[in-house]
Amino acid sequence: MLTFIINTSLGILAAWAFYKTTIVLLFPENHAEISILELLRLLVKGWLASPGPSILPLDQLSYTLLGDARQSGRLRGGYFLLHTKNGVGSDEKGTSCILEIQNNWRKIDGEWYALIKEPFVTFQTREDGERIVALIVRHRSDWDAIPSTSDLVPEGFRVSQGWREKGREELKEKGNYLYAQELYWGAFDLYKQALHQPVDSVPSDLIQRNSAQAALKLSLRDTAIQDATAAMSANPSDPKNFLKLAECHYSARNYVAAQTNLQKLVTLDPLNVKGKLLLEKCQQRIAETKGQYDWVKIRKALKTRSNSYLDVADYTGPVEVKVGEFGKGLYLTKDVKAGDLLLVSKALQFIYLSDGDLDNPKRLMDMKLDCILEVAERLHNEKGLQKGFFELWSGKEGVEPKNIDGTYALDTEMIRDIYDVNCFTPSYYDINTFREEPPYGEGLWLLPSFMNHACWTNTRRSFLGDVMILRAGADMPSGSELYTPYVSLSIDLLSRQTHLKDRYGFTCTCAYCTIQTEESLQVRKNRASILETFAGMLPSLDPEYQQEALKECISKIEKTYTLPPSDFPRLELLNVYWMLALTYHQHEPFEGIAVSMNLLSALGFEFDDDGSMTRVGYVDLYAMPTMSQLCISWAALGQRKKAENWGENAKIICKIIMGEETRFGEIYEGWLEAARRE
Ligand SMILES: C[S@@+](CC[C@H](N)C(=O)[O-])C[C@H]1O[C@@H](n2cnc3c(N)ncnc32)[C@H](O)[C@@H]1O
Repeated sequence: MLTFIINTSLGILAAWAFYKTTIVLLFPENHAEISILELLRLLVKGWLASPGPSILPLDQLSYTLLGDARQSGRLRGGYFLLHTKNGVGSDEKGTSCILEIQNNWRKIDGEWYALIKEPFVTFQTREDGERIVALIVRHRSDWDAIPSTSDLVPEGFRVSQGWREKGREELKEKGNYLYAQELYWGAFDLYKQALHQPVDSVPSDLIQRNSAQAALKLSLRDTAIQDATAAMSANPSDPKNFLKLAECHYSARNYVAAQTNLQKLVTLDPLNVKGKLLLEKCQQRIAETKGQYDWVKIRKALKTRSNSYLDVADYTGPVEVKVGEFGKGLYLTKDVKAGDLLLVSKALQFIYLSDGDLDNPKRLMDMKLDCILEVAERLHNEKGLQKGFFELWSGKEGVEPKNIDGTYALDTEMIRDIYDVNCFTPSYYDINTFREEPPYGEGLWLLPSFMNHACWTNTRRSFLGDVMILRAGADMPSGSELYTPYVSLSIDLLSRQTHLKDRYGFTCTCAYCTIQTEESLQVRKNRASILETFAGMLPSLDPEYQQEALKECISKIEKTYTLPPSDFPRLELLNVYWMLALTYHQHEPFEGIAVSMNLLSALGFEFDDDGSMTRVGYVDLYAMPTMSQLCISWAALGQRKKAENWGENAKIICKIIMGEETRFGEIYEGWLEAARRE
């Protein structure tokens, strides 16, 4: 279902943009009456014009009054400055229009000043002459909410809003009141106004600190850091200023900067509890950036699978981005062993889906698009993320991301295209059922997005909440390219190739695809027909004959393979081996052990006589319960050494499949304990 949504056509996107549009219709006091039909027509017209984002620096655009715009269409070379309320904008001359900000995920509460660059302008002809009725903005960098105190707002315009008349104390108190009402933009603006007043009994650093806090609530992390830095510079003897600055840095994931400020805070105020707690968290995050994760703690922080945004730092292991055969890709910078940690990456943006959403295409589309808009919003608010994000653009049709005024033009279509090619839908492995649960969300992770695809891959990604963990799926030398599957190997060759071609524009040439493509159609058909025959007859057989049937099925299918399992893992056979092993394990443990070993051999795994793993094969989900079963069986037979070896093997596979093995470790200890008692 998700895949279908991901392949969204322009038509669907247009429908979505329309759906997301904030339509504000009648505001007689602002002279912006317009019929719904007329607005629809204008919007469609605006959509069809499909202007890209403004790419001129602001100092090359000219300040324009609404009354001076003469033509419907894109306003080239100009920008508007509007005081806006409830979707209606007025310029300094009092002329008003509907301000139509498309692709806007967040609402800005109350009244605000909007800087609108090169919007699409629409006119309506009325008896009293033609006039502007709407400004349509589609790209995040084409509009900004600016404080009323900004130098861009003409003096007379500000005065007319009456911000000058009030003193610091009154403005700050009003700001605090709005903050308590969760009207953060209004509060932020009032703090800025307060700062413009002559210094009185209210010190500047207090107001700047409040302003930083309001900016944090608005996710304006860059602004929050600027304001908190100003507060700290204004009064470096107040511990609160160091705490606020540390909180702002922590929120922007600048853990070292946060730690530096907290250390200063602790020197000034050794008993500051909040500061000490945050310092502890900072130290954990900094350890995480070195690959030291407290998985038990992280697991506990996962409230439920479907709503956790974890507070975890990224780890970049022995990997680097380089250009290779398939464009940019991720490569190893040193030798690794199967199970080694390569990356831990928190999603730039992630949206959880609930069970009901999976059957609701409209809801799915809505959430995907919310995610895209949130990406745009984050890129706008945190400029430091922009470069990494736009590096994911693969230069389609010679179009390149544009950097102007120190910020990238946030082209909605480009962001959507990048998202579409790079988003992941995680699934979560359930250690109790040994199954992977269906996707519970969708999001964007930056560094992992550089991985190219292979159906038979050498890494495995797993998820804890919105955090992706990437581990080596095999022993690999330095310089190896790391691959991740964009589509599951459990899907047949044709469907895989069609999906990859349709969605990503390439034909996979990985080892598995090459072998499958070279196999004759007759062999593939033969294998499928044997499986089908046995699957059909198995349920009707008495249990005593089922074992024989399963063995016969395995033997027949094994004969269809010419290459060894290390080159061509027998994925089709896993289910059959698993069923056969289950029939033995309880009453004939040695037979069960032999079949389980055969299953692992069919995946290309190799072991010594004591069960130590000498070669990691294809890491399929079946490997995990099979190794666990071998551990339990040997424990039950009193063979502690073998049980331990199989437990260790299972731990490695668990790490690869689940990202971490602490939960398995707890369960496994229980098995060994039980074996000791027997
Ligand atoms: C998520 S990006 C991977 C990074 C990309 N190579 C780049 O330069 O930005 C996916 C794109 O990489 C390319 N790609 C990935 N795997 C490939 C493969 N196995 N064969 C050919 N092209 C591949 C395709 O163009 C695909 O749309």
